[in-house]
Amino acid sequence: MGATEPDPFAIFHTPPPGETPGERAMREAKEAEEKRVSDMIDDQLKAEKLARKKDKYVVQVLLLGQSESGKSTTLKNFRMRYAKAAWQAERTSWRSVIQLNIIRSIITIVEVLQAEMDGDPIEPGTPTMPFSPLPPNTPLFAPPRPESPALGTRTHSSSKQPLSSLLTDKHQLLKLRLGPLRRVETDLKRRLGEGAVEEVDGAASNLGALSLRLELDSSSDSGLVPKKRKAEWGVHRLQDALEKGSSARVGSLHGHGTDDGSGEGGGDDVTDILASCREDMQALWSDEAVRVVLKKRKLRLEDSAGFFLDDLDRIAQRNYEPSDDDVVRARLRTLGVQEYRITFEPQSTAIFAGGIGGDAGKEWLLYDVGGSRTMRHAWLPYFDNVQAIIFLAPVSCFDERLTEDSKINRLEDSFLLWRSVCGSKLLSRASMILFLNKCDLLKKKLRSGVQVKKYLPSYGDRPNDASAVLKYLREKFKEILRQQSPEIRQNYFYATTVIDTKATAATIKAVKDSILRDYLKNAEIV
Ligand SMILES: Nc1nc2c(ncn2[C@@H]2O[C@H](COP(=O)(O)OP(=O)(O)OP(=O)(O)O)[C@@H](O)[C@H]2O)c(=O)[nH]1
Ligand SMILES: [Mg+2]
Repeated sequence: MGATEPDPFAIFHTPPPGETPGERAMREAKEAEEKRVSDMIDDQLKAEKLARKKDKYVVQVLLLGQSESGKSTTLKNFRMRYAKAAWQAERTSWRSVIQLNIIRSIITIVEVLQAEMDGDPIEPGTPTMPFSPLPPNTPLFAPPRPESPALGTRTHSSSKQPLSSLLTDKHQLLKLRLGPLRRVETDLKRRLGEGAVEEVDGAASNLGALSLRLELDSSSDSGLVPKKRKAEWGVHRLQDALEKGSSARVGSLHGHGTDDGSGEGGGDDVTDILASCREDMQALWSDEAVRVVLKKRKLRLEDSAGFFLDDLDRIAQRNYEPSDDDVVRARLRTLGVQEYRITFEPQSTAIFAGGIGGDAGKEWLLYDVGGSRTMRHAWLPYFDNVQAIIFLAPVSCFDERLTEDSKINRLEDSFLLWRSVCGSKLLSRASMILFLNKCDLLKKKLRSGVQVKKYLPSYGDRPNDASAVLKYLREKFKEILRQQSPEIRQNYFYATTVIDTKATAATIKAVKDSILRDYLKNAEIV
């Protein structure tokens, strides 16, 4: 770790403008706690760093980007293609996460209906605050627009008209019948680990944001959490956590359950309950009045992380087995830093490795990190000796706020983060690979009439279509790279939709080949 390098992420801790004394006290208390945790793990990080003595033939790649940018999804694409055995072994275990994603969506709908029936006012969103300052000469953003929601979040509505008259006994009944899902949710979250929490910040309630601290093995854990708490969790590997979740039994709900994990059709209690609720869930999701209420409250579940309600017929079944695509779309928030090892087949690296030995570039370590603001300080120790950064910047989010800090525009955050990463001395020789991600959602949003220039005044009168927006953003990111790079380094830009595994396969292969080529070129120089 470059102990002498100033923290490039310090900018994320500058006090927001117009902070009240109360807000300041809360922020300082939060920061003090974070520092305490950070100090506690510092020794552990150093020990880990020594332990994972760098093998000069191991290619290290870091996935960076804000939360929900698609880092873990990109990693899944890598593993699906290049670590097939481990991927297949793990696939079934994702069932519990997908089930929890579904349950969260249903509970959210039920809560919204209840609020509508009770005549609750629509949450007013966060107060209008100026964005955190962008560096000079980058006047990209308009002031935040209160009506711009993060996907899948509740925000303002111009209409205050209650729609409760649309909601009838049928909805009350559905709500009652779906009641058991709450218990299932609690149980699943408990079994998946103490870290399975939703992140909510004011109006930015992230509906699909399940959070689980994944410790793949003791040597890869960055240790954001005090050791004594880790013992409480008892979760040491992703596989363990997922398996615990998928054998979840909800004992008190059904008298017929046994403890051996086998239920009707080879399922478990969670699977049974979900299957028995299938028709009610479908009735709820397809109900016209429900759609009207969701629209009124600007809740775009179908664009949110971990959305599976259109697949209930297939998924809420006793014999459900997740497909590759299901696993890729499943949402499980990453906390800390996860390490994945991929060993490439000799033939896939040999064409490049001719000059310096057949094994060069065969072993890769991919690091997936938690992207929320509070987790970024854990990244720095992993910057050392990194061959390439794959940076995920979601391009559909120009009108959205961060979940963890609803004052901050997501695209602005991506630019700031990219700037910090590009300017890091430790990464000065790393290849920079940028994924302009979530192109599908960008196209959808633009088709629905959202105007980019309202959020980015500097966009001007360019066409409001995806290719023009991508070209514009690509230039902005390139410009930052040029300004911030201490030395000229390799860089590659891709427009991606990483949940589209077919399209992403070609990108992943191109990325793999270019990382390897650059790595071997550097190795020859050394
Ligand atoms: N529609 C769409 N959804 C995407 C795309 N990329 C990722 N997602 C979804 O967005 C959600 C968040 O993706 P993740 O890969 O978990 O995000 P992350 O960057 O790892 O987030 P953290 O772990 O919180 O840092 C998941 O439900 C993905 O399926 C995309 O290109 N299009
Ligand atoms: Mg992740």
